[in-house]
Amino acid sequence: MALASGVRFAPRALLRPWALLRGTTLGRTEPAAGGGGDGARRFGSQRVLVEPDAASGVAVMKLRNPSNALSLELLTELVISLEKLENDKTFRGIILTSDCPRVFCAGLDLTEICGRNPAHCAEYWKAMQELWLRMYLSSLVLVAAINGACPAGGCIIALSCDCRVLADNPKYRIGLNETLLGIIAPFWLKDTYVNTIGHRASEQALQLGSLFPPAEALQVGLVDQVVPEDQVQSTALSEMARWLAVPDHARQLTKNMMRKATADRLLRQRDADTQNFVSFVCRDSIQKSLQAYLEKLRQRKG
Ligand SMILES: CCCCCCCC/C=C\C/C=C/C(=O)SCCNC(=O)CCNC(=O)[C@H](O)C(C)(C)COP(=O)(O)OP(=O)(O)OC[C@H]1O[C@@H](n2cnc3c(N)ncnc32)[C@H](O)[C@@H]1OP(=O)(O)O
Repeated sequence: MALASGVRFAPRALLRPWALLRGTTLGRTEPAAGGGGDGARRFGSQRVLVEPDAASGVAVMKLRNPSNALSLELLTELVISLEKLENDKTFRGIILTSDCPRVFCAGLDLTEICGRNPAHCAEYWKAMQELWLRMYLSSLVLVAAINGACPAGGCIIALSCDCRVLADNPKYRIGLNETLLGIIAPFWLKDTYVNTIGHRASEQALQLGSLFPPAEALQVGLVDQVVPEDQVQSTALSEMARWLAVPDHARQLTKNMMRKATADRLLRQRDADTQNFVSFVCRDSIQKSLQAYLEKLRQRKG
């Protein structure tokens, strides 16, 4: 499997991705609902459903994990689906959206870093880096159709796309709220924020752990469009058409020119970033607060 980073990254899950997917449908194709014609074959895995439309060259990728928390399995399946579409010259764009009601993506799956050993935390963080690198540098146009809450790691996923369309629902807030959980966004995430909304706005939002409701997210430039919930998909498709109207080679080289320095910074310090993450999250104090936070989330549900 070709990796965005070259040779250094080899988490067990990605060296043996199919082992994680035993019993799932990844790699199998089936007719899309209401489809059946050319390009209407969908494929997917337990946690990622891909609905490709060969005629338009656009695939819709739907996340379908509980709350779309970014478990190691979900990260792995996302990378595999992305790679599959990248390698198929039929496709020029992906619309990323959620199949879970009210949640686009709940961010890092905290159960992957709470009560786990350092080796697991390292493997998990490398998978997170890998997904970000692949999405941020993807040659395809990525449009996020954000149809639910989008905190922290969910916002990372959205920020790594080229364009963001958010449903106009005050409950669907988006932002990097890490500080409020007592954790710190890594430098590459901070860089992505700065690239999107500028330095001063990022400084404020990161320190305050701001989660922006739709109108404010639009105002600060975190999303490109806010539309009624039932128009998120159609607006994402219109945005996609606008981006695909540009010749691929020119758009791709321009994207690379704009993003490469940010990605290279992580590539140069990937191991150190992993070590920082592991030593930080494995601290007793951080483990205790993660445990308390997870407990609160579970109780809130009941
Ligand atoms: C010096 C250098 C140090 C470097 C350190 C780097 C640290 C890393 C820094 C940044 C990267 C990113 C970090 C993150 O992403 S942290 C995660 C942040 N996410 C959240 O805080 C969201 C938490 N969830 C919610 O607020 C809500 O669940 C919701 C708004 C997303 C959805 O609400 P609702 O539909 O009401 O769902 P429930 O609350 O009922 O949840 C359902 C179910 O899912 C569980 N769950 C939710 N979120 C998570 C999660 N992020 N991880 C694990 N599990 C989650 C929840 O507990 C319920 O579970 P169940 O009871 O078992 O069904």
